[in-house]
Amino acid sequence: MSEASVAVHADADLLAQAVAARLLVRLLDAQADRGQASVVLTGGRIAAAVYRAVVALPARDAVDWSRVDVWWGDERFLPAGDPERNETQARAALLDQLPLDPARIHPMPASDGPVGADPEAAAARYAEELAASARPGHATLPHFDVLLLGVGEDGHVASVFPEHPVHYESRPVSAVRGSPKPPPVRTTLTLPAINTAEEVWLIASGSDKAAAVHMALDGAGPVQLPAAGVAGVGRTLWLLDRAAAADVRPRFRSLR
Ligand SMILES: O=C1O[C@H](COP(=O)(O)O)[C@@H](O)[C@H](O)[C@H]1O
Repeated sequence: MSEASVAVHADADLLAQAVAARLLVRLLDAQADRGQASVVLTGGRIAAAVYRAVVALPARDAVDWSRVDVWWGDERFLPAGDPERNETQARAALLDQLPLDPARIHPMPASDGPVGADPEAAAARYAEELAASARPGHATLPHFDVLLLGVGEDGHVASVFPEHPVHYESRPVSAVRGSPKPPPVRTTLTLPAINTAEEVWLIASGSDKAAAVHMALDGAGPVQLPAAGVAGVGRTLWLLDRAAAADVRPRFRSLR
């Protein structure tokens, strides 16, 4: 597990631009090292801005998108194409604009998909899909080069919410019922699965995230504040704008 590091940008727009540039470099480096790359996407407002910024960067064409695997960290359990699904958002802002291999795009099941409206069955199906791409010697999960996470005002990441029973789920993918943020039914990678990623980037923008960011970096417990329980194998990077970083202690700050 890696120590957290923090990068702060002036505002949400610059944050999105910077994360987009970092993401392209991360994918290029992974392809140089391994011949392929994998990214785990997140949902939410700053994620959508990052995706639009990736598409707008000319350097996007340096990535061989046909050799990128795309996974999701969580999903709102709704019908395919529902505008509230993280998949729908990512396809519109990012995936539909890039020459990806459709077989390497791995959305979490929709509520009208082949397993039907049963979120536990959907979670199990996604776990099977992950296991089918697992590395030799890693029975359940593929290699994730970079895993993106938004951070909720309450400190949730993916669909792991404070004090939710999902914290006690030992499988890599869990159904979530009774989410405090709509919609109430979701599927999510669990924290142990998230923490297998080589790099985890927590992205937060706006003053309404400042308290959660501060507490996560200042030693809160992961059950109370899930973002505090996140650590990539090689790197844990918090990518913030000034408003979200307002309460971060000086030892973490590298203000631009
Ligand atoms: O519901 C969710 O919220 C978080 C954060 O969203 P934001 O709009 O406050 O940035 C997101 O990261 C997560 O994937 C999503 O399902």
